Amino acid sequence: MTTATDHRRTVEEHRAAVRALLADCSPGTEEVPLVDAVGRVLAEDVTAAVPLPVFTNSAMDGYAARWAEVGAATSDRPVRLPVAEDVPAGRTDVPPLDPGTVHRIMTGAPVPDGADVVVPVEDTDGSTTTVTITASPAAGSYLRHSGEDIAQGATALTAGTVLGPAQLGVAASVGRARVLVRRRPRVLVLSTGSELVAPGEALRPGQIHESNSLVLAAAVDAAGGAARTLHFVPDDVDQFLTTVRAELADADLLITSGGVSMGAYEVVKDALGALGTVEFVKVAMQPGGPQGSGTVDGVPVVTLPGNPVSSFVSFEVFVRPALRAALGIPDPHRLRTTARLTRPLTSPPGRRQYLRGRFADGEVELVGGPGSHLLAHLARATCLVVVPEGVTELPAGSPVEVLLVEGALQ
Ligand SMILES: Nc1nc2c(c(=O)[nH]1)N[C@H]1C(S)=C(S)[C@@H](COP(=O)(O)OP(=O)(O)OC[C@H]3O[C@@H](n4cnc5c(N)ncnc54)[C@H](O)[C@@H]3O)O[C@H]1N2
Ligand code: MOO
Repeated sequence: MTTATDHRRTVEEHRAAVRALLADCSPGTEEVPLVDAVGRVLAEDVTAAVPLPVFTNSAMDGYAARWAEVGAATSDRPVRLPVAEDVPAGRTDVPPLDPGTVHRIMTGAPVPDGADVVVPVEDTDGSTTTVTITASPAAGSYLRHSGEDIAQGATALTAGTVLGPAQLGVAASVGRARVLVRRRPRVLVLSTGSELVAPGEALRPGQIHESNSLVLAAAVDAAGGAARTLHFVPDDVDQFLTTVRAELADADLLITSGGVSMGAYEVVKDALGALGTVEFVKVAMQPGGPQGSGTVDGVPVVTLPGNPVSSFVSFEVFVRPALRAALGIPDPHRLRTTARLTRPLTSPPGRRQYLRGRFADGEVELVGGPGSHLLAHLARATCLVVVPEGVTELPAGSPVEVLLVEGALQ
């Protein structure tokens, strides 16, 4: 019989084990249209075929001028100059600016050779024939210079970049219609438990709605994987193994939830433990004590505890960074910072505790208690509050490390 005083793996030891296990679970690369690339991980460096801005252009609607001719303009001593050309954005044949003239120009239009300032239309009478300029900005104002954002031939995006909105914008701006990305690891999410019924189904006494597979599948997809879920109501260990093996044929990773603690009906532990290729351990953390990792038929498997908050936190701490590292993301971890506690807390000795909190303005307010069944409280959190193993109490105002998981929870 194991007891609470048994040796426990540290969080770092188990994190390293899961990371090593998942190191090769990324199944290669594929080329996708940019419109389908959101959230994907780049598998190539994207070189800027054109500079950004592509050409020197105007930052304002106004008049392209020579500063030597307009720089002294005031309302008392306005400058009047003929408007030689009209340059809307998209004009491709902009003639140079002759001395003693201006071009009316729109935001984003090419600045003519010879111009070194743009006078905003607000500082003029807006004429299209002879403009009266009543103020001038500083020399060089409102010019957006070619290549000031990125030089032609430079690396615009590096392999390992996650393509969010801004990165997709960069790829599009340098002219890429398609990009090479990492294939998404196919992750089979398997929840077990005889008490679980699908959401939407009526509950009989003793039953609850199955939620972990939804949580984990969403977390897998957000981390860069492609999840497929399966809820298995175990009859016996052999049937469980047969089902798992059949489903593993097209999976790069198996994540299970539930069935790993000390009870009499722990189907995951009983079935996978008997194979000899999956190790079940206790980790010095709360929630998320009972963990397991190994392989089934050569496919990596990570077993997460069934309590809903435990399963989410375990995914965050162990699986997400390993999955993202396997995808080639240079820093696979969440952003973290230090915040002051708004109220005191206690923590069990010898366990790293991951409490739920809301972070704002350098402070963190705890959300709910430490119970690993408090899923609704988790859903209100924006961060995980990390209390080190050796700390059993902290007064209000203490600095604590927080992991900013907001994107995963909102
Ligand atoms: N004697 C001991 N009992 C327990 C220990 C222990 O060390 N000794 N550890 C506790 C801890 S910590 C955790 S965490 C759980 C882990 O148990 P399992 O992984 O075996 O999970 P289950 O028993 O199957 O379920 C736990 C709990 O979570 C609910 N659950 C499970 N799966 C889902 C799901 N897919 N959707 C929604 N809810 C789910 C389940 O109904 C239980 O309430 O063990 C403790 N016990
Ligand atoms: O670790 Mo259990 O995962 O505390 O609820």
